[in-house]
Amino acid sequence: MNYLDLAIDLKLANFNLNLTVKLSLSGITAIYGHSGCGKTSLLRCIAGLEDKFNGHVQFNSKMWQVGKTKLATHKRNIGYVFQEPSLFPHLTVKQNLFYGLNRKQTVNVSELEVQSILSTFDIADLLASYPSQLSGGQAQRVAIVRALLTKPNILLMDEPLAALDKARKNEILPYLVKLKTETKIPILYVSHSLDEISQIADDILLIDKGKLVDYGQLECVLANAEHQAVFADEVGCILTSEIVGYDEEYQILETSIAQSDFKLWLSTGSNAKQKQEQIKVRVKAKDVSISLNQPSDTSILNVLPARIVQLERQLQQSNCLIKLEIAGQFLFAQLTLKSVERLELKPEMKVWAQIKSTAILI
Ligand SMILES: Nc1ncnc2c1ncn2[C@@H]1O[C@H](COP(=O)(O)OP(=O)(O)OP(=O)(O)O)[C@@H](O)[C@H]1O
Repeated sequence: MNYLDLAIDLKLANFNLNLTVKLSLSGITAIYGHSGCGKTSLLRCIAGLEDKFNGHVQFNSKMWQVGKTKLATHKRNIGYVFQEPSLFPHLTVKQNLFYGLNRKQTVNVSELEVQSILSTFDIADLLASYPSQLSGGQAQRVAIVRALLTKPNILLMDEPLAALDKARKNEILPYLVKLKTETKIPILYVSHSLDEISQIADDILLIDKGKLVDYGQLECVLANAEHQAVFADEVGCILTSEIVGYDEEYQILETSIAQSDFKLWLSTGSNAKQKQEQIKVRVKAKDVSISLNQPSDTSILNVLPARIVQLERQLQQSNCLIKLEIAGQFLFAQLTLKSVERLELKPEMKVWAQIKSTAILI
């Protein structure tokens, strides 16, 4: 198992990034926090692009940097993908892909490996095209393949989908999932979007104002009510559910919450998923309401028996965040204090959680 041991104290003009953490790099680790919290600065420290910090960066048993003594960036064998694909406009896709590789004599990529990466990202048919002939999504896939062909120890991705529209984002996300299952290259993925992160990440590192807030498995970190200040309007949990069927007439997916018989209906508009496939769905706290009795005359399809675990008053708001447990998984509901008092909600009470199908994000 790869790991990255970080102890970083970076002082910039008006900003201090100060964190100590050991990342066990398996799959995709998301780096999340408000704008200006230090996500890019952290990637720069890992890549060897910052000289001025105290502390160290260690990748497995290899020390990459201790204070000002550092291993040069090109010797760390890091893949870096930015918001913009930055392809050379006068070179074809094929020339762009191999430009960096030809200069890196140490990397030995077999023809089979090249074919496999090209096919994973479906770009074999684009090799003769010029960047101006590619869509934004295709260009970013080429940029990712270019980084992968160097056989990096680790892939750093800094908001790689931020410049794309929603359709192009949704087109690329499945490639990233394929990437982690097929290549095993650890990925650090900076993003502002919990929608993106929920679909691809295994772990998450939360940063606020240059400090580490939490690091751990995605579902656990999202379900921690203490992090509501960082997640703000996006606060919510991930439920794991298994696909049972698809209702063609109403275009709605029938799923069953893991380890239970409780149904979760999802309005997806397409039947792209396989039966028995496990999916993760993100449910925002503001899309969940609570009833004391099982409602029978509601439009809401998802009505689930739940236990109240915790009630947390939301800072600077007259709202309350209620943590609920459903078959061993967690869900947040955001209610007004007025509703909480009217229903006399308390920890350990048994209630019914209602989630609108149209609000669930997959
Ligand atoms: N070279 C620099 N000199 C001085 N301050 C800098 C420098 N680079 C970044 N900063 C400051 O460091 C802070 C963190 O910036 P950074 O780009 O790491 O944040 P971020 O979390 O990636 O932000 P965003 O999500 O908006 O991209 C910001 O306040 C920024 O203004």
